[in-house]
Amino acid sequence: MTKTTNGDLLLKNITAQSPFPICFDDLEKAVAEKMEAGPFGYIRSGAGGEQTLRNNRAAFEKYSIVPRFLNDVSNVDTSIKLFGKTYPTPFLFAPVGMNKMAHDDGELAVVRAAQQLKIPYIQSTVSSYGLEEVAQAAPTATKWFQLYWSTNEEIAYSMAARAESAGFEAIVLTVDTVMLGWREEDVRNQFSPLKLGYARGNYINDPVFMASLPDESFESYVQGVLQNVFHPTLNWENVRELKRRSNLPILLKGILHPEDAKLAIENGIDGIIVSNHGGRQLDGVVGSLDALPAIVKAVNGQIPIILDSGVYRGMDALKALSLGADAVAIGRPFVYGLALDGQHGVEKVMTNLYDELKVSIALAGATSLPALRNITLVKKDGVDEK
Ligand SMILES: Cc1cc2nc3c(=O)[nH]c(=O)nc-3n(C[C@H](O)[C@H](O)[C@H](O)COP(=O)(O)O)c2cc1C
Ligand SMILES: O=C(O)C(=O)c1ccccc1
Repeated sequence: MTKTTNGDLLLKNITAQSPFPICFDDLEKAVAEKMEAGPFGYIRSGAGGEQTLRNNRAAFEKYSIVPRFLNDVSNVDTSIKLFGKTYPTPFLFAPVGMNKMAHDDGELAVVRAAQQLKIPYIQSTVSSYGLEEVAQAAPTATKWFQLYWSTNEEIAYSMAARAESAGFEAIVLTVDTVMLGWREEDVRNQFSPLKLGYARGNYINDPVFMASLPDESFESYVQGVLQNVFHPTLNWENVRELKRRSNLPILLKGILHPEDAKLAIENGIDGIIVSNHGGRQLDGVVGSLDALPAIVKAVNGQIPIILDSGVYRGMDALKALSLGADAVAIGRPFVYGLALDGQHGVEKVMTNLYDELKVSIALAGATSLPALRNITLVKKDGVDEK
């Protein structure tokens, strides 16, 4: 339970010695000025004509709150429970690969921020640092491992087993990236972080992957990653086999259809992440928030639902939680914080999201996340109402 206080949460930003961008657009602008076009474009852009990227934002903007008053909102409980553990905020760090593009400390800075703020951290398969190094950097953080399947399945099993031994507490299998999306900005910039070696961390530390290479040259490593990281054969039998081989909860990331959510449950999956990969995979896809209500209905409380893609302010989180998500994951905002000021920048971005969420829950007239579900939301087009 956090006291909302009588105060002005913004004051710490107004008196801050070195001002930090307060919202997503300001953050993106600041990072655009700091980073080179190639890596910045890689992080910012969406696939194709960026319709999915726009749909994500538009989905949040469609909903409006009809607040309630006179409820005593001096204490707000923002805590959540996932797989038996309680966390003070409903945020997670979405898995984002190749963090060295943004800052030399890469994933190490992010997991330290996660430890500090008690926010679960999901490490990407294609991270710059290896999962063992990340575990060592923040031994008490809650860490989950995001798995990209491998063409050579033994590599996937090896990474999942390494994660389990290093103390990671769940496996997040991403299902929407069996091949890379059509990313025009990267072609414009002639930029491929995979080819530059930014995704090395987990591969060069994997004995099964290394044994599969013809030699230890950089070229062989790059070819090995490209051959393995895209895996169009992925299917439900692979999911069942992963489940059989692992003792950890398994989540599927990238679910958008309620029938896939039902299949996930039938196949023994422990949680799902409703996501369109931040608009980076298939263009022309439904905004993740627009996909949420049907999935919430289909899942009917059987497993936790996390949502990502376009959660750029506390109010976005509030809307997703109100529509039935159990938690939300943050992608680009934390990467921009990392690019601007390492661990401190990540903490600043997440703290602002959290502070905005807290004040918004109270001003909407709720005092807990379950209570948020009873808040009235109307859709701009007036069609849907909750
Ligand atoms: C630069 C970048 C790299 C990403 N790498 C991965 C990844 O390795 N694995 C994965 O499952 N998702 C990856 N994602 C997608 C995020 O996990 C998340 O779904 C997305 O960023 C959420 O949208 P948002 O950026 O609008 O918050 C990446 C996203 C970005 C921006
Ligand atoms: O850039 C991404 O969004 C991503 O998820 C990815 C997938 C495979 C290789 C590199 C990055």
